[in-house]
Amino acid sequence: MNGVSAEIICRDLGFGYGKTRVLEHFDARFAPGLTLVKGFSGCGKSTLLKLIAGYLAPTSGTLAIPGGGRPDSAFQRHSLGFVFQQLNLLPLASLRRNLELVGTLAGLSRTDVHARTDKYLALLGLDAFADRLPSTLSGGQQQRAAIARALIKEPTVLLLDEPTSGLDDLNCRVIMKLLGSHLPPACVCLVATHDQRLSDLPHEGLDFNRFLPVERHLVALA
Ligand SMILES: Nc1ncnc2c1ncn2[C@@H]1O[C@H](COP(=O)(O)OP(=O)(O)OP(=O)(O)O)[C@@H](O)[C@H]1O
Repeated sequence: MNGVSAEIICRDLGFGYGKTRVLEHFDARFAPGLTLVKGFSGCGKSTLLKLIAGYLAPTSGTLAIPGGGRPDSAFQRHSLGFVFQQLNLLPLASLRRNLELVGTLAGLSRTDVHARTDKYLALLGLDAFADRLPSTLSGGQQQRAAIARALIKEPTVLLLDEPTSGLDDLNCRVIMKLLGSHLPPACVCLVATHDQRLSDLPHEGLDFNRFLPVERHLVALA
């Protein structure tokens, strides 16, 4: 068989911030579809997403993205959608411009940029806010905007860090509908979350506590 894997494959992965070891001998495969990455605060969920994105480099082991390569800058530009907890919307650009810039940097044609901008703003209920600056939007609207922006590339890997934290049920349901029914084809989507509401979606689960109980002392404090 000569097939190219559509999965993210982590083999014997190790990573630490100085003396804080976050991953040791971590093995996992993430297939197309939705995986919820759950675990205690501080157990390493965000770190795992950043390793998969290629924003951090493992200290040992290997990590392959769909297609078999390493997460390099071409992957980040063309095939990765990442929504950080801080969202990172460009403050001086309208919502529409935020999406268009990412689409243009990803090398999409002007026609695709415009069509997808309209499509994902509509899917996330943001058409009416397209010409507003991020700072004029509510927290939920900004969270939905960051997800729309990540989707404009129709990425093969979509990484969302706590996308529904602090959101009311209505905002949460809009994001759940997107994750449940509108992921791009063959997209591997990992969502780091504490939000039990997302468990209603069909998903694979990764219980990260098994791998790194770094903050287990919090249980004793609680
Ligand atoms: N830049 C950094 N420098 C040093 N240590 C860090 C850094 N970022 C994270 N850590 C530590 O690495 C561990 C894992 O952090 P990480 O943010 O990945 O956890 P998390 O599971 O995403 O937490 P949360 O659910 O609270 O967002 C924690 O102990 C954290 O203190």
